[in-house]
Amino acid sequence: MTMRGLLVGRMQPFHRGHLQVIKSILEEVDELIICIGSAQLSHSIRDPFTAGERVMMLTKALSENGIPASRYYIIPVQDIECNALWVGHIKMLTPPFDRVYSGNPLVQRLFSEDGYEVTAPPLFYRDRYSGTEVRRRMLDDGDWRSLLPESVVEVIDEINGVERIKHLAKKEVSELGGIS
Ligand SMILES: Nc1ncnc2c1ncn2[C@@H]1O[C@H](COP(=O)(O)OP(=O)(O)OP(=O)(O)O)[C@@H](O)[C@H]1O
Ligand SMILES: NC(=O)c1ccc[n+]([C@@H]2O[C@H](COP(=O)(O)O)[C@@H](O)[C@H]2O)c1
Repeated sequence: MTMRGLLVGRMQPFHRGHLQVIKSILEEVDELIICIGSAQLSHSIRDPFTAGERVMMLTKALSENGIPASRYYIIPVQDIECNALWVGHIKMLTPPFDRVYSGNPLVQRLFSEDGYEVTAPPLFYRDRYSGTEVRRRMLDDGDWRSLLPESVVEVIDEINGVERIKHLAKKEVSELGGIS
């Protein structure tokens, strides 16, 4: 029987920690469903990239790292208002799965209450490899590139991602020239 796992994350953006965790989960399961969470969000400092841009990042990074497309599914999932219905919402959009991998307590709780086996995967170099740290370095002209697979850097350059996040972080300038 095919053993399938599920990993959910906003992937804003997809970084080397995500890549490592995907490689290690694929040693345990035959196929991995990767849900891109909060798919409706983009163009904010916490969630700068669209679901489509995040699909590009994952597709290119997994291909660059020799992970065959037959081993995974990439599925964008929008948030819904009711946490109690969210597992059903995920199940509606994904192939059937046996196990869930997440470090997020709410995600862990909702799936375990629905009867799923939930594992918190180990975090790799969490001080560096987190979306929050990547976005912070983008805003501060720091070295964000070394935190990402090369193909993700290319996608961010193609879409002018750093310019976008810096523009979004600017304070609005009023008609009188003052900063509000
Ligand atoms: N450094 C890491 N090593 C291993 N797994 C990670 C790492 N960072 C994130 N993950 C895994 O990816 C899942 C989804 O992560 P998410 O997209 O929220 O990334 P994040 O880096 O925590 O983002 P943010 O800082 O923007 O909240 C987490 O629940 C965790 O299991
Ligand atoms: N009610 C809901 O829509 C609901 C509930 C739990 C998690 N989620 C989503 O799952 C994802 C979890 O990923 P993170 O671990 O990256 O926070 C997020 O996109 C979060 O918004 C959504």
